[in-house]
Amino acid sequence: MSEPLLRTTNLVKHFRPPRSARRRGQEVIHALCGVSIQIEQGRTLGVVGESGSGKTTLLRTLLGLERATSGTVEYAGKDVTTMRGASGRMFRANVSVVFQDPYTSLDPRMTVSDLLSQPAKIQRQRFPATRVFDLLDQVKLPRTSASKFPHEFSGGQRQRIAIARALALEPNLIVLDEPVSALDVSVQAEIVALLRELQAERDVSYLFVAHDLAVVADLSHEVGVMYGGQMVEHGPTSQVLYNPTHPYTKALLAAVPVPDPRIERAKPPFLRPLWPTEDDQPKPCPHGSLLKHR
Ligand SMILES: Nc1ncnc2c1ncn2[C@@H]1O[C@H](COP(=O)(O)OP(=O)(O)OP(=O)(O)O)[C@@H](O)[C@H]1O
Repeated sequence: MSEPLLRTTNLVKHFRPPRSARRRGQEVIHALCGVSIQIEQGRTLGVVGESGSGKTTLLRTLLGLERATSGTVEYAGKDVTTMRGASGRMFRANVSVVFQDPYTSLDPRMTVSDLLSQPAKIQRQRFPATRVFDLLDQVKLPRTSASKFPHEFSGGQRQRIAIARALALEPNLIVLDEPVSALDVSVQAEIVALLRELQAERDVSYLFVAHDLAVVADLSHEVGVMYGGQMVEHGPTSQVLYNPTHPYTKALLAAVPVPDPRIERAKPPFLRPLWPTEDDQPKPCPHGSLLKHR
């Protein structure tokens, strides 16, 4: 089998808790407890989980914005865990990110043209002026957008600008951190459709993180479900949706209005214990801060 584009192996991230929590005896926050994922070229892995389950920490750690406590990140078969050296540079040039909030992720003082050429400047790569128009065409924004500022666009249009910027260096992988959560439902569908089209045209891979299982499932070939810093379920999207094995996944599905009779609707978590048997409980990270608070 060919090498996956991205692979994390047993990624662990611990944080030091705030002083008030340390006084109560909590010595460490187990934000990631041995998370292993892999993404193939041209495929989408969706990661879902409730707030605090570790999704953002997973992204930040694999992007090198947080230093992993242990575990590895490999890109195209090369260890990029520390982001140093030629492998780290290759990773940064080939992976881009789209953040959740299109209102804060684009510098309001820059024109669209400047925003789209910024990644090439940072990476000291050539960026012909016509490339701005190519990028605007790809995300279906008019070419007249080039000289405008972010405040002149709607939320959905701003997210198109953010996607155009993410495409600027022709990355192999785009990390999407809740890219549609701040948008209206109809606009969400348009952005998801655009992402799907771009993937079909460009064979780009996505790591798509969100708390909304329905949105993630729509775009993802595989889905991972995070809970308490662990990937408690992982598999092809149809398997996770139609044959969930973990009680937490069932609880997530119960909260999603999916009009499909094949999905067995689990009772909401407040009507029954989330972890019915000992075997269902997360093992390697039993003292994860979140589990304590439930
Ligand atoms: N810099 C930090 N310092 C201390 N604790 C942190 C830090 N970043 C995250 N945490 C903790 O790690 C755990 C996982 O947080 P994380 O932000 O990754 O979850 P999430 O699933 O992305 O949540 P959300 O959907 O709300 O963004 C939480 O308990 C959080 O409080």
